[in-house]
This record gives sequence, C-alpha cells and structure tokens, in this order.
Amino acid sequence: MAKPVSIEVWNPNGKYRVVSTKPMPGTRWINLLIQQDCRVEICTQKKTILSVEDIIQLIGDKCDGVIGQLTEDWGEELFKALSRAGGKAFSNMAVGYNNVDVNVATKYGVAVGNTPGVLTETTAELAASLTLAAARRIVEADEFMRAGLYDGWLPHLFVGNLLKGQTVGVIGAGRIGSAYARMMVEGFKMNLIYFDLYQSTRLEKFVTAYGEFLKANGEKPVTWKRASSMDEVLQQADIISLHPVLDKTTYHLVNKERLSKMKKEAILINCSRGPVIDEAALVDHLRENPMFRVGLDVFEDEPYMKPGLSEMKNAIVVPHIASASKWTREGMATLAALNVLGKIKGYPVWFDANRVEPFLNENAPPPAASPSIVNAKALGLPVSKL
Ligand SMILES: NC(=O)C1=CN([C@@H]2O[C@H](COP(=O)(O)OP(=O)(O)OC[C@H]3O[C@@H](n4cnc5c(N)ncnc54)[C@H](O)[C@@H]3O)[C@@H](O)[C@H]2O)C=CC1
Ligand SMILES: O=C(O)C(=O)CO
Repeated sequence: MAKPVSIEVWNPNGKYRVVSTKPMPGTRWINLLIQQDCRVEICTQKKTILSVEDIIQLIGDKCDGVIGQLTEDWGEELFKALSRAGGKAFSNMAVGYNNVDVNVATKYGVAVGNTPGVLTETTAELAASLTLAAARRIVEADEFMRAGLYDGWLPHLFVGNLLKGQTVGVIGAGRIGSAYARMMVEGFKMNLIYFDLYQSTRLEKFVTAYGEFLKANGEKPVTWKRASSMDEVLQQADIISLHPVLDKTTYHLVNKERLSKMKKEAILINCSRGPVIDEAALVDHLRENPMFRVGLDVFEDEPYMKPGLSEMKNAIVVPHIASASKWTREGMATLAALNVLGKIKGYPVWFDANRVEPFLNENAPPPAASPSIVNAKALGLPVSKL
C-alpha cells in the first residue's frame, strides 16, 4: 500500500474536483478553475516523479479531471482509475505527450490536452543558447575561470566556431524548429537546411525575404533548402538542432551510423526528447571526436545520463529547462487547466491549437473552449467557431 500523498486544497466546496499532480507556477490557473466552481487539489508531496500508485491515490473515488506532468506514465492503469472516478479530462502541462497513451485515454472517453504555442519561443531560445554556448565553449571557459586557471590572453585560448555564413540544420521544422531556424538565420546570418515530413512554406518565405533584404543592403543573402532526407542535413550542416515529436519514427533517429555522417566539428543540439538520440552511441562519438560538440536539454533515461556523458568536456548538459521562462510556465499551467476545465464544462475545442494567445491574456476572461485537445477528433468533440 502506497503512503498517503500530501495535498493543498483550494475552494473546498467546489462542485468539480480537479487534481494537479504538481504545484504549477502562477495563480491564474487556480483562480480560473475556482471561478468555474472547481475544487482544486494540488499534490505537494516532496517527490519529483510521482509513481502510478501515488497518482491513483490522488485520483481517489471521485475526480473530474487531472493536470499531470511529462514525467508521469499515463497509460492503462491511470486512465482506468480516472474513468472509474468519473473523470473525463486530463492535460499534460507540456506540449509533448509521448508519456501519454492517447489511444487508451480515448478508449476510456478521456480527453487529453497539451500546451502548444506558449513555449515555442522560450524553447527555441534555449536551443539557441545551447548553440552559442557550444560554439563558443562558454561552459568550459567559465569552469576554467572559476578554477583560477586564467593567467592572461592567449591566441589559442578557447577558440570556437563562428556561426555567421555557416549552415544551420533543423530536423523537425514545426513550431519550435521553425522559431529556432528563424533565430539562427536572422540573428546570425546562417544558411538553413531543414528536414521535416511536411514543407514549411512560412519558414521558406521568411528566409527568402530576409535574404532579399540582406542583398538589397549589399550583404551576402542567406539561403534555404528543404532536404529530401535527414542524412542530407547531417552531412551538410555545421549546426544541427533536433525538434521533432518523439514517436516510433523518431526513436534513436540520431544513432551511431548517423553520427558518423556528420561533420567532425559539427554541433548537435537536442531540446526535443532524449530518446531521439542513441545517447550511448553519442558518448562514444564525443569521446572519439573531441571537436564535435553537443548541447543537451533532454536525456534518454531522465533524470539520468548515460555513463560517461558527464565527463565529456565537449558536452553541455542542462536539466530539461527549455520551456523554463516565467511567462511560459505560467502560460502552460493556464492552458493545461483550461483544457481540463473546458472538457468538464462541455465547452468545444479551440479551432486552432497554434493560436492560443486569447487564453493567455491576463486582462480578459479566456474563451469558453479547451485550448488544445489531441484526441478531440477521435472523441468527436465539437470545435469552437470563434
Ligand atoms: N525540452 C523541452 O523542454 C521541450 C521539448 N519539447 C519537445 O519538442 C517537440 C516539438 O514541439 P513543437 O515544435 O511544438 O511540435 P510540432 O508538432 O509543431 O513540431 C514537430 C515537427 O516534427 C515533425 N516530425 C515528426 N516526425 C518527424 C520525423 N520522423 N522526421 C522529421 N520531422 C518529423 C513534424 O512534422 C512537425 O513539423 C515536442 O513534441 C516536445 O517533445 C517541446 C517543448 C519544450
Ligand atoms: O512541453 C514539453 O514538451 C516539455 O518538454 C516541457 O516544456
């Protein structure tokens, strides 16, 4: 029998019981739920990753909806427990939902929400930060300074890579991949090569227009290319940033063979999901190719790193913080809460999950809709016409 989990209760007399498996940033999400007659229970247990048993306890006998986290395993056991408690709504506080078995949720009639859009720029900015940190060896140089090793300027000290005029490769040019590509093209005048299952016409138009602007100003124009294979990106790019969803097609997308196709001095960035890279193969590659560098926000067996990774000077590692700006995290909490609330209240699903701004305006009430429900079609949920 699992130990009881500690909770904090808001609006105890609310009609609908909504559970959040973690305290989330800001208070707007709590207020929005309370205003719509929800009793909000927040798990305050001092345990980073809750087990399935912990969450089953939190769900209890009566629960209308749950806001959960990407570290939790939302499969048969949890959706069965939620459905048994009368629950019809779940939302991840994340855009990625590879921790959720959506088919199982649909089987139990539970809507699954996620939080797209609000974290696009924040996540892309972290990918750009890791790119710069790796290119200019900022972490190594910082460690060197703190160790008291600096005894004067030297021509060879921490020489890194210039980005201007080089080629940035993006794998998965969706919301975040495209935002990152634009930052690198516009900010550093890099040429773009990308691979995605779909064409990103908006991104291509942006690079074309920026190239024309540069040309009109007497500068060398930037260029873009949509690669016909991922290998083309790996072979041609100087910087490669991974932004696909994690699914069966992207598991170990970057493996030993693909690493060997990349330039010896390339930089690889991963702010998507850890298993997109075969991390053990990456450690070997880093060891054998000291000029190859990586910037990683995500890991194959989070919270752990594969043996050897933490010793590699040519790796920069941060703990899954890509969406960690205050505005974004508060917005994610709001979107997740409104996903759950919308289903409980029988609201329709917002017509475009890429345009969630109206839900984030603190000075106006949010639309009466769930911002983003990934199994809306499968459940036959109505769509907002606003
Ligand atoms: N590190 C972090 O904190 C964060 C990580 N993420 C991760 O980033 C992912 C992407 O987020 P968004 O850009 O909002 O999603 P998105 O759905 O807009 O973009 C994903 C893109 O990947 C492409 N794709 C899918 N399979 C592919 C394949 N086999 N090869 C190449 N491209 C493929 C899709 O066509 C799509 O354009 C999320 O699913 C999540 O896992 C998102 C936010 C924060
Ligand atoms: O949203 C996601 O998918 C994350 O990884 C955390 O922001």
